[in-house]
Amino acid sequence: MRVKICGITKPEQGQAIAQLGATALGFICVPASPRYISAKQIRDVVSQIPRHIERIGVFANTSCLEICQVAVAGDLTGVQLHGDESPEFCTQLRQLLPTSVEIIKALRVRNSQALVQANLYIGCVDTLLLDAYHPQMLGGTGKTLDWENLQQFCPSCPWLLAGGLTPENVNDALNQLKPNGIDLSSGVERAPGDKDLTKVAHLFQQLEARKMLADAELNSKIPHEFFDRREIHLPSHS
Ligand SMILES: O=C(O)c1ccccc1N[C@@H]1O[C@H](COP(=O)(O)O)[C@@H](O)[C@H]1O
Repeated sequence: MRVKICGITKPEQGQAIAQLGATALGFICVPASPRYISAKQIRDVVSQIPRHIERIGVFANTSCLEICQVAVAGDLTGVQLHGDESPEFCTQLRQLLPTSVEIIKALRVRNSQALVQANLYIGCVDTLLLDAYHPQMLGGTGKTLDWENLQQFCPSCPWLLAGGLTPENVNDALNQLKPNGIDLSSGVERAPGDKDLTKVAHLFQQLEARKMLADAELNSKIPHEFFDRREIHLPSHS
């Protein structure tokens, strides 16, 4: 599963979080955010992390040109559109960005209409992301979604779950939903833009324990299923 830790501003924290197990680091390129980071600062973080770690820039309601410039200058592998970008905007951006750069469209879920809207983006973006709606803030709100009401959400493209995830509630979320990845920001912070490495380590412990449990369950099933199959394939004596 993809695990994106978002709102990285410090090279040493980016490096430590990559070592702890993040598959992606997120950088907030929205000037109004307390987690804002410039393309030059993103480069400073990126230079300290292994190349296989994804580097996602988060944008909101800005121009295609601005996104492309930061993507190149920041050496990004993906861009996350967290504002009110239309499917047409995403299509235009797709034509301008290299195909290797992933486009993630974040939907701030206010009601069930937002989930219907998700269909409009299929084919225009690579991945969808669900975040909680907040009347004043675009993201990094720490607000969780109503996971129970999302159980029917099954888009025909990969999707990431965001919104108020923490080391304490991540198991609960993943017991109810099966996203292709998760995205955490304020739930693993001391203050906006200042990640708490103890909380990040706790998150990966939770995910590791979860994986071990799933593997153990799988292993306990194999002998039984294997035995069943052998029985089915026994030659007939008639
Ligand atoms: O984090 C921000 O400041 C931010 C600003 C503008 C757009 C998006 C932003 N963050 C994104 O919000 C979600 C969820 O954050 P949280 O875990 O609830 O704190 C995440 O995808 C961030 O990339």
